[in-house]
Amino acid sequence: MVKVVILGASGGIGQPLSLLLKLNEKVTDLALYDIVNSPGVAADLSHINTPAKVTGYLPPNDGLKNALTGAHTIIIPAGIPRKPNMTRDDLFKTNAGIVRDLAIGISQHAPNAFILVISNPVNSTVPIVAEVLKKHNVFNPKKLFGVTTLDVVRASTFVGEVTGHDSRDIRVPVVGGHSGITIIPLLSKASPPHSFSQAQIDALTNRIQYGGDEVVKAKEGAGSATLSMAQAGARFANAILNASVKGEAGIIEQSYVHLDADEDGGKQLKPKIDGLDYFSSSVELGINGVTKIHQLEDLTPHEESLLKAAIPELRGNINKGIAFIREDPKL
Ligand SMILES: NC(=O)C1=CN([C@@H]2O[C@H](COP(=O)(O)OP(=O)(O)OC[C@H]3O[C@@H](n4cnc5c(N)ncnc54)[C@H](O)[C@@H]3O)[C@@H](O)[C@H]2O)C=CC1
Ligand SMILES: O=C([O-])CC(=O)C(=O)O
Repeated sequence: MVKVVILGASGGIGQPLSLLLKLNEKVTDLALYDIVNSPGVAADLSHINTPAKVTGYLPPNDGLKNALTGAHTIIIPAGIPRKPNMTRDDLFKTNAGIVRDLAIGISQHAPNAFILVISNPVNSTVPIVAEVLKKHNVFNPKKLFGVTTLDVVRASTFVGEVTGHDSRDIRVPVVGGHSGITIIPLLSKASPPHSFSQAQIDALTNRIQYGGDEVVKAKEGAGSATLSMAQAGARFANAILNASVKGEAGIIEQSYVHLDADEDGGKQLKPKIDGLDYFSSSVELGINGVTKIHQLEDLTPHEESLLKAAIPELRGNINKGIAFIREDPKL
């Protein structure tokens, strides 16, 4: 049984993400949980003739417990999205509590599952989940991921527009975090390689860092990226399933993880990032989650300066998430 659970399944991301997971033939069971509408979304998707058995859950009658029990992979897009002129950090007030409560449920009912966090601010919500799991003595850093795949997807698209290459074949590592200046595209490591002018590097870096704002602005108050995020989330979930269910070797994606996920506890990477515990890096995936976090090697002076600018903001975001749980008297 490969049960995938989506928490926040009725939302702008949740619905198309659920559809894409229903189309993934590695999934045998798809459990959709939300505070509204999830039985309806589940009934609708259940008519699609693919193998996954779809069920919908609301909070009453142990809905969260029943959704989570037996989970192989849990994806969390629950929480409010940005409106124009908001930062992702502005979402903390509302989303931190939502993510905390879902993480408590996971600690109790699915402590061994892969956990993929989409809810913003990702730089803080991933530490929130980790701290809750630690309080319940079930934290496994190899299985907790902040989903930053949309930054990678955008980088491929925007670089393709500049170079004229087919964007499906373009890979650009994007590291750091998932907000503004914490998003660090490593254009010098683009594949296929391309020699960009400094003006192109500046423009591409800015567009990748603020791609989310482009969508928020265009939606004029109706939310942020949902369809592209669903595709990115489904791609990352598929990578996790290919590594863990099919046992495919050599799968590498970028994701925001705790450095303890690495074979050497991030000993080599940590000094480069001034001791941060969380960072989005290229991670190798195996049957049990992260097997290796790649180093940051041969950065250009421009990339070094992006990294330097990102570190203080990332540290603040991480500490805010950690403090939210450590100072919670109920936990
Ligand atoms: N990591 C990334 O790259 C991206 C992250 N996001 C983030 O994803 C989140 C969701 O965005 P949208 O789907 O557009 O928002 P939305 O408002 O359309 O959907 C959110 C869903 O969460 C549900 N929800 C609220 N509280 C819940 C709870 N306690 N338990 C279960 N479900 C709950 C709501 O009922 C709603 O259906 C936002 O925080 C947004 O900022 C959005 C785009 C990209
Ligand atoms: O911009 C937002 O608020 C949503 C998001 O994280 C993105 O699209 O990258």
